[in-house]
Parts: sequence; C-alpha cells; structure tokens
Amino acid sequence: MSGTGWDEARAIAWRAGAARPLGVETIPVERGDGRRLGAAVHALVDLPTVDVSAMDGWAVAGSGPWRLDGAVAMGVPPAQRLRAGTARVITTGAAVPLGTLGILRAEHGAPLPGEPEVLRAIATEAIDEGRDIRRRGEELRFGEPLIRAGARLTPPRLALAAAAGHDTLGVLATPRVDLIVTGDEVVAAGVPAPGAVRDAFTPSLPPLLGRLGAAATTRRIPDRLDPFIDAFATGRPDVFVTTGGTAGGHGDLLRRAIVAEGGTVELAGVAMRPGHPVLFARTSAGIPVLGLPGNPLAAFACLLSFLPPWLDGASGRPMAELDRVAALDIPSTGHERRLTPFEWRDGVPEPSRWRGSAMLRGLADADGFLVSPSGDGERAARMLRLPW
Ligand SMILES: Nc1nc2c(c(=O)[nH]1)N[C@H]1C(S)=C(S)[C@@H](COP(=O)(O)OP(=O)(O)OC[C@H]3O[C@@H](n4cnc5c(N)ncnc54)[C@H](O)[C@@H]3O)O[C@H]1N2
Ligand code: MOO
Repeated sequence: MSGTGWDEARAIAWRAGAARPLGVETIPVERGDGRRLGAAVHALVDLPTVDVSAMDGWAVAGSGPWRLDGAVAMGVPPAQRLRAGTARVITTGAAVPLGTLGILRAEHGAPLPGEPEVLRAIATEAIDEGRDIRRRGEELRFGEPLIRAGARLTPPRLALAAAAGHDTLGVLATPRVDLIVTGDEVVAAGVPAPGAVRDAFTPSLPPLLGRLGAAATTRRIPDRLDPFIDAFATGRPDVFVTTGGTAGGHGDLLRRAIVAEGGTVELAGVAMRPGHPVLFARTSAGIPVLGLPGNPLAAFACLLSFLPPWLDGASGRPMAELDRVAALDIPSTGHERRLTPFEWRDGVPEPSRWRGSAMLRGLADADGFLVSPSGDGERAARMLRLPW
C-alpha cells in the first residue's frame, strides 16, 4: 500500500506539535483537574511541617506513670516543653511538644485507679523514642520536585500540590481545535432519508477531543471551496481538524481549499486501513490541519492515531509509548497497518466483526484499536486505547 508509514506519520504529527508549543496559564488549584502542568511543581514547605502525632492519645516524656499536663491544641506548635514524667493529651496530626519521647495511644493508657491526674500504660510494650511520631519533612522536603512538567493533573496530584502549599498552578493552555465538518449529504438532525447520512461527528468528535484535553468549536460547511477557504483564512485555533473530502469523493475539496488559501499539503495518505486518505497540511498562517476521512471508523482511527502525538509534541512531552499485546493471532500486514476495534474478553483482546471503514458498531463497544504488526521483527500488536 502506498502512503507514509503509520509510525512515521505519528512522528510527523509529534514534530508539528513540538514546533508550536502550547502557552502556560496560571489557574487556581481547584480548577486543575485534567489539565497538563506547564512547569514542574516543587514543595513550598516540609511535610509534615513539624513533628506531629500519628495517633490519638498522649504525648509522654520519660518513663511512666506520667502526671497529666493538659492538652495539645490542634494546628499550632505547643509553646511549652513537656517535662520528664508528664503527659499531654494529643490528637492525630497535632504538633508534638518539645521533650516528647513518643505517643501513648488512647487505647494503651488509662488513669491510675483513684488518681485521675496520673496516667499509666496498660500495654505491655515500652514506648520507644519517636513512637507514633511523624517526623518533620519525612514525606517531603522544601524545594523537592513533586510533579513533573507535562504530567496530567489528577485528584491525588491536586491534593499533593495543595498539601505542599500551592494555591495556583501553571498549566498548559488548553489546545483549541476548529472542527470543520463537510458533506452536503450529511444531515444534522432526524432520521436520515434514503441516501442521506446523519452527521455522526458533530455530536462525537468535540467530546472525544475534550477527553484528549482539547477544546473544540464546530462548524459545518457546505461542499464548496469558498467557505472552506474562509474557515482556514479566518480561524486561529491551535489546530484545524476537518472531516470528509480527503479522497476523490468531493473532487478533492480539502486539498484544493488548502492550496487556494495559500497553505501547504504536507502529507496525503498514510499506509493504514481504515483511514488511508488522511491528510496533514498547514494553512498560510502555519496552523496545522488534520484532515480526517469521512468514513466514521476511519475518522476515529485517524484522530486517535495522530492527535495524541501532536498534543504530546505541543505539550513538550515525548510521544507516549503504546502498550503491546503479545501472542495474538493477528496477521502481519507489512508496511500497512490495520486498525481493528477490539473488546477485552477474559483478559484477551477480541477483534470486532464490525471493522469496515464506514461502520460504527464495533467501535461503540470497543476498548481500543489493535494495530497490526509489520512482521519485520515486530510480532506483537499494539493498542490504541480509547480515552474513556
Ligand atoms: N476514488 C476514490 N474513492 C475513495 C478513496 C480513494 O482513494 N479514491 N478512498 C476511500 C477511502 S479509503 C475512504 S476512508 C473514503 C474517504 O472519503 P472522504 O474523506 O473523501 O470522505 P467523503 O467522501 O466525504 O465521505 C466518505 C463517507 O463518509 C460519510 N460521511 C462524511 N461525513 C460524515 C459525517 N459527518 N457523519 C457520518 N458520515 C459521514 C459520507 O457520507 C461517505 O459515505 O473514501 C473512499 N473512496
Ligand atoms: O482507508 Mo479507507 O478508511 O479503508 O475506507
């Protein structure tokens, strides 16, 4: 099959992203979920900030029994040192007073009978130095790197950043995608009449792009050159994604529109099925264009093959490695890659029956695409995971 190799096309997409890195913006940590860090996050404090108790009980100094000496207030380091032979009530997370040997857990101590002011241990084991004390900085030291640049912010990472003292975080700007949907036969709503085709992309590609970390605005344009040229000339997204008109069907509408606008077609055709007619281009303003074929499964296969590498490049990250699935009876396909929707069944990926370029049934239930091996040294298939 003709066309640029699938891996080479992914590398080209990555380089196109790397050539136009995303900017960085500062947002409150509460709004960080799902965003990518623009710079590494470092600790602004030691954690814990002081020595704290790991248990509810008493801070004790010296060996027991101990005379009770009040309670440690939560949230501030105690001003008064604990003298040998005394104990202070303490709760989990409170700062231990200077002079503390260790913590006697609530269930391991009791007042002496008839002497409510004197505490004794009721557990057999002795309290050794530092027992149930979390030491200052044992998890984290001031200035230590916590989360690497480019990492996706998750709830635990937001918790870590907040715990380390951050109110705001520098995140990569959300890449903006102008999605241009073409096809005069494509109808926006209702049950399609015979010969018409219901638009599958307007309801599905913006949320898919959202799950990949991008924000899409959609416009549907008629199959004419002028509106296409106008869209490329006036839009200022980080990337254009178009659907349809990549092959011969609309008289090569997409290619003609790019050239007429003053842009350049950089790659036309990748050795893959479905998705062979996919196209990479650049507008006159240098904005990358990913032209997806109109056949729905082909469009999804191409978007998931090439947009993530572009995003990796634009985010300053190396391209993510794909997982490999060994020991599968997937025939190698030489230069061409076959992308087949699959479902996990009993821990084994099972290729779908519904794998035709125009079909959506297989993908609707799929866990990902299997990418066929080339055969020359590569035996295992790879997997494109679906972002849900
Ligand atoms: N003469 C050739 N014909 C075709 C070739 C070729 O190389 N030479 N390649 C075939 C392959 S492979 C594919 S894939 C498709 C790609 O076609 P286009 O990108 O030009 O897409 P269209 O012709 O516009 O549409 C193809 C198909 O997809 C349907 N479609 C389009 N938009 C939507 C939408 N929003 N929702 C649902 N379905 C959509 C459209 O109605 C067509 O049925 O070309 C082959 N032909
Ligand atoms: O490349 Mo096409 O998507 O096989 O029909």
